[in-house]
Amino acid sequence: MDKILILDFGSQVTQLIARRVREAHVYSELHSFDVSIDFIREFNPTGIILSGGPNSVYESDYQADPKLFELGIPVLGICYGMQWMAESLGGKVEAGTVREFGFAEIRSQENSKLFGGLEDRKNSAGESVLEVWMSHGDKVTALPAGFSVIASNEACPIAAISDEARGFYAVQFHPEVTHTLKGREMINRFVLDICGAKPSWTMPNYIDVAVAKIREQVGTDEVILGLSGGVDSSVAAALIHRAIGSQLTCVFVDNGLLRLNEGKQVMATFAEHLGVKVIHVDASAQFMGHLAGVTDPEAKRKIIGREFVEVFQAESAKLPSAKWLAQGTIYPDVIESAGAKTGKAHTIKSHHNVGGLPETMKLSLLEPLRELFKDEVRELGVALGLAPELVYRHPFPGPGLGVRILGEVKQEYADLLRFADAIFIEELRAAVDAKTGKNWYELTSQAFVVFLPVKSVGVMGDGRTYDYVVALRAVVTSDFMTAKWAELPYDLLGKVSNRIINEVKGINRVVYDVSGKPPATIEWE
Ligand SMILES: Nc1ncnc2c1ncn2[C@@H]1O[C@H](COP(=O)(O)OP(=O)(O)OP(=O)(O)O)[C@@H](O)[C@H]1O
Ligand SMILES: O=c1[nH]c(=O)c2[nH+]cn([C@@H]3O[C@H](COP(=O)(O)O)[C@@H](O)[C@H]3O)c2[nH]1
Ligand SMILES: NC(=O)CC[C@H](N)C(=O)O
Ligand SMILES: [Mg+2]
Repeated sequence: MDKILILDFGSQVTQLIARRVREAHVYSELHSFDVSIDFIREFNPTGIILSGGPNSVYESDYQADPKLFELGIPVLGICYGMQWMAESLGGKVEAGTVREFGFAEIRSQENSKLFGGLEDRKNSAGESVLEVWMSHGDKVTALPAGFSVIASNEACPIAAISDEARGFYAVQFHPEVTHTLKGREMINRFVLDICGAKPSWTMPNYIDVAVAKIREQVGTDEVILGLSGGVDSSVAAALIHRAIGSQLTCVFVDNGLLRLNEGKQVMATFAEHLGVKVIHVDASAQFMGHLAGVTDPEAKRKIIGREFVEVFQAESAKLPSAKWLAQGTIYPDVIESAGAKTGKAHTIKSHHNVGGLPETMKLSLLEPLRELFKDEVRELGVALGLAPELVYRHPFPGPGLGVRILGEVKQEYADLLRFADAIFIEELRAAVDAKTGKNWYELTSQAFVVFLPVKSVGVMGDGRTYDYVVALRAVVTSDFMTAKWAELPYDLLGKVSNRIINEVKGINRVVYDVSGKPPATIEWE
């Protein structure tokens, strides 16, 4: 399989490069800029893309191995990647006097393999103009030997360069973001035309590759899989089951932080559809016990991650040759937990299944979805024959209500929250948008209720109340890395609020969260 290696210099949008390449049906992986040249040779990429990054090449130790330019493989540099390429090959980079952040227009060369035939409009001089998104302060001021300029504008006369003979291209702007209107096509050009990669990364092909890899990894061992009934672990279960059949045992853990009736539903779905072995473990007392008195979100996440592994280890001890713990970990879990792999981003929160795993764990990890984005996981689920209702469920985090009850988790809070949340979801499903014909559960990517352990005053039936507050949260997103709050209709919000206050005794106030990600995150903890 042809594949593209992306070297990450720490840009906030590096993972978008990986997505765009995969959208061209070519497999790509992201690795830290400082991987060794031997690693690169062994990876055997069809092409290399160098990401952007926050540093300045002339004063930074963020330097990849320049031997990668001697491998005879096409290279595309983006922003910092361009600057590093230019400087490493003998050009010059300096701090610019004009910084460009946001939209910009560049004039591009028609005869370049990267841009030829792509234009958003012509200017009065009849030149091709492309709308792009810039985010830089430094710029290339002298070209390395063999290169020529293929795009420019006033602020940045050297906005894109190439040495077509060697297959080296570099752009100061960001083709991976949608604001660069023809960015997707530029990435397609690089990957398919310039690198000549075959577009063979499709889900049916991927299933064969993944199945073979799982069989090779696992051999005759047994595998325990943490099954939550959510999208990711269900798809992982179906994939691993296809690979190793009865060597797989799934463990569904009731951690006391599940939604209303979730346990019953998950067991019913799996018994019906998948034909895999599932063990139901009620560990609610164990989780709730360890969470008592703990208020810090990261501490709560670590405890939950640890207790999950306790349960998985206890269950694996009952099987004669269980050596693997499989999880439905996906790419955003890894990135948000501070890119265990690239290690160059900040920790926002430790996802229980990545940053929350204890060091003492004895089982080896089997995570066949670790490199996939959510929408790819869904596509894989469909290709594996899972029911659409399951594949298109909203995600529900492993720590569950534990990160939706702010501060200390108490039984009373969890019970109130379960009821309020069930009402919200029921009303989202019942409300159909006239314009699209879809219900609001389908129109949102994730929706839930958050419990706030504060009391406010109300009046109900002429009496004073002094009860808890909950917040409704609903977002629209495709990758869960960024999200917009959903513009739910007022009458729907009104109905949900009425029902929660009337039906859940103990809650007398409902608010709606109107924060995007960033700057907020989707979950409140
Ligand atoms: N209640 C649970 N019992 C067993 N394993 C769990 C449970 N909750 C989470 N896990 C494990 O943790 C992993 C990460 O959870 P996460 O919520 O991200 O994925 P998911 O539940 O499979 O899918 P979704 O994102 O749709 O909720 C799961 O894939 C699963 O392996
Ligand atoms: O399995 C999980 N374990 C976790 O610890 C965890 N934390 C957040 N999430 C889910 O990840 C997505 C992004 O969440 P945030 O915007 O809150 O970081 C959202 O879909 C969250 O629900 C988790 N999933
Ligand atoms: N986004 C980037 O890659 C920026 C590169 C470099 N830090 C600059 O300001 O020019
Ligand atoms: Mg989940």
